Amino acid sequence: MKNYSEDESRQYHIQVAKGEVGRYVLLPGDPKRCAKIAQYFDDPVLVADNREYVTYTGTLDGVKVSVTSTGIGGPSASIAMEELYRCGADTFVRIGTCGGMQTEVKSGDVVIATGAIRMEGTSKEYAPIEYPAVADLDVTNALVYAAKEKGFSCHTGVVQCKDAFYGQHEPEAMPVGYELINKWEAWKKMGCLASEMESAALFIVAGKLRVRAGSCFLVVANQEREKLGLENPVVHDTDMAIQIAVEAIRKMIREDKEK
Ligand SMILES: O=P(O)(O)O[C@H]1O[C@H](CO)[C@@H](O)[C@H]1O
Ligand SMILES: O=c1cc[nH]c(=O)[nH]1
Repeated sequence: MKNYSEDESRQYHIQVAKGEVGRYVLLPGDPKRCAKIAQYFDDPVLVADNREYVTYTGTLDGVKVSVTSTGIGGPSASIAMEELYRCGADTFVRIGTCGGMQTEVKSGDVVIATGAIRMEGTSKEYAPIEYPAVADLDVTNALVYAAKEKGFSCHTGVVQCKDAFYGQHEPEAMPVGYELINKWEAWKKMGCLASEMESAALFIVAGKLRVRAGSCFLVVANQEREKLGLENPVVHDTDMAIQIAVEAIRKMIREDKEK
């Protein structure tokens, strides 16, 4: 494909050149989370800052690692992954936020995704809907191991992805609320843990590129607990999820060296 970037050595959207990122990349949605995550690297350097895409590269245990923000939703997340892959990345860990769906998934908890419901548009432009959005086993096992190592309890299971944040939070206000509400109830009955916006697209794009991707999230709040009048504070501190993801990368670095 023709590169639309003014500087053709750089990817059009992320403005990163080949070799400027490590094979291991952390993927927060929020660009402002990047500097926080890069603090865990040795010698972090700001590589690029374009649109919603901020990238830092540093090292962990002497190995090059990076963090790039994806922005909100499947379209921008898929672009980040495609362009990072072209720069040399092949292992991705999303560090996101989510809303709890089961009553035991509370504000401040961490969720690790084993798979994602594809109620978004981007992944449908990659693979037929019958194809499941599944997290990579190496990445998921590393995340679960890291949470245990750190002594942080976490929930592991399926998350739901959608394109409309307000369709999740105010479905009754939408003309298609009848569909949103009925599907939400079905996802809950199936045991879906939480709702967020990027993992389905990332898992499907990773499948197409044959690379590894997994996700972990801070639970910001839980609208189901709110409905039942249960305690439901809003929590913003993503540090626990960041620590888990960084430790997971260290584990994969060790394992990959042994391969
Ligand atoms: O905090 P991030 O990583 O952006 O993740 C979640 O927050 C955003 C919505 O508020 C969506 O991107 C959703 O997936
Ligand atoms: O409820 C929430 C919280 C974060 N992100 C979402 O997509 N939904």
